[in-house]
Amino acid sequence: MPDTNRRGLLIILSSPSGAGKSTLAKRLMNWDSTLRFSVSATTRDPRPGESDGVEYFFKSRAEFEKMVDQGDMLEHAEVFGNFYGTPKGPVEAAMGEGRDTLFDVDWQGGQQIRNSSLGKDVVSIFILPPSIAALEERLRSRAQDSDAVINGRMEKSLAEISHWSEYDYVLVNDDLDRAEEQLRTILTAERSRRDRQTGLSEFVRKLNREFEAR
Ligand SMILES: Nc1nc2c(ncn2[C@@H]2O[C@H](COP(=O)(O)OP(=O)(O)O)[C@@H](O)[C@H]2O)c(=O)[nH]1
Ligand SMILES: Nc1ncnc2c1ncn2[C@@H]1O[C@H](COP(=O)(O)OP(=O)(O)O)[C@@H](O)[C@H]1O
Repeated sequence: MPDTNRRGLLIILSSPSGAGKSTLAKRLMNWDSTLRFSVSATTRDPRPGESDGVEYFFKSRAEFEKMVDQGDMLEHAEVFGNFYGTPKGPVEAAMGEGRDTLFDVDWQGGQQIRNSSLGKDVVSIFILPPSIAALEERLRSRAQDSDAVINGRMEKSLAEISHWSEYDYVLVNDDLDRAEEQLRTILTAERSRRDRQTGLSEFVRKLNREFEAR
């Protein structure tokens, strides 16, 4: 049941390409079906197995620019030579229902969402690879990008990593199960902090009334 009194959290995942954001995001969604995933718009080509509206909304440059001009994007940025952006409508709908939303965005997206009017409800998590060799191995074994694309992403990895300290939490995705467990723990703790401010104040008022009625 949507809870309109509760404020939805915006959970931002960022990392260098290949560190495991998409994999961890999928696992979190399987763990908690109430979580919404913010499907971004992008001008990059779909990878094999990706479908429009699931991983991304695949747009031409003209379509993307139109969305930006119409004010339909919560944030947008150029990453690896393509444009990526977060459509505003679904995020506002989720927030209106008090639902928590997961974002897979780069550091520029993280900064823009943090600085938006929704910033007070942001929980941001930066995911590091256990080593640069492992990062490269993951990008290559994912086998979805050309060597040129992989090399370009590797070259940008240190620049992305340099933003780690802007995030609330930083975790190393070495063992996948452990990283997922850490994410669940963060989400559970942040939800109880949020609920402390909203749902629980009503509960404490009830305890007060009970106390006075003794
Ligand atoms: N600012 C911003 N970055 C995004 C958005 N969607 C995806 N990205 C980032 O764009 C980068 C490239 O994403 P993608 O092409 O899917 O490659 P992958 O990260 O290697 O799977 C990643 O850092 C994503 O987090 C978005 O809506 N806004
Ligand atoms: N902890 C891990 N150990 C080994 N391989 C992993 C781990 N996490 C993710 N991977 C693999 O690394 C590749 C890149 O992960 P992905 O989630 O696509 O990264 P990102 O979304 O950050 O670019 C995928 O093939 C994924 O299965």
